[in-house]
Amino acid sequence: MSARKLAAGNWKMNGLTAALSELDDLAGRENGCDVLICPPATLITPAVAHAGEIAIGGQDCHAKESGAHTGDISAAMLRDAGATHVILGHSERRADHGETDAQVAAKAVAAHEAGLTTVICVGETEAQRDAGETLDVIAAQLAGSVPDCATAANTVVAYEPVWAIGTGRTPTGEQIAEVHALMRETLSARFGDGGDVSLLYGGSVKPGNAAEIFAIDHVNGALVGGASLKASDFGPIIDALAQA
Ligand SMILES: O=C(CO)COP(=O)(O)O
Repeated sequence: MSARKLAAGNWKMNGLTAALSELDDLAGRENGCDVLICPPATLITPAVAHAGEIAIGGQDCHAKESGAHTGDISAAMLRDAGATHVILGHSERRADHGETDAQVAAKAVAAHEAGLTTVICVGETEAQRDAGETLDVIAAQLAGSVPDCATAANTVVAYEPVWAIGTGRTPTGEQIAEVHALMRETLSARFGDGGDVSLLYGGSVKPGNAAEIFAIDHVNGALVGGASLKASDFGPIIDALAQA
């Protein structure tokens, strides 16, 4: 087995019902790679009806299966709504909700138990990069956020430098290659088949830079925010991955 190519879209807190037409416009684009869209939770079930071969995922889940946790959503609920994947540990959740590596790992265990594939996010802040701490930060986040039950079949890891998200700034090819090589090496050492976990890059991926990013070693796809909202942007990114 080798790592599967995945073009994943994270709609974040964007999208009302009318946005589902973008999924119709993506139909048939998924030749040669997997495609995932993670809309807001309110759109998961209707999105499945528009998705065709495109997988639908959530953007977070609670570590518990049910209970007194107002406003939260469990992995079983996501699965029941039609999701097959869930993004966990996105830097916006780490920053806005104080999520720790241990909480992300606990959520991932719950997600795997519910039959979901996890997309676990790691990434350094600009201050950490400037301090030369990037590789240590990524190694620590991988060690703490990826649970022991992770396999290439149930886990995807996304490298998203915090300073590249929504800023139009991207790391150099060498910087992405360095982090992806570390992630591949670390996962291979820890898991038997970890060498086959799909590794995504995320942060200001656009149609104009996608092909260049997908040519980098150990980059198996992208986790795309803003440019996943419109089929006219995300479609060319999927095409670039299929051709990479
Ligand atoms: O956070 C991201 C995806 O999860 C990246 O967002 P942008 O593509 O908007 O920079």
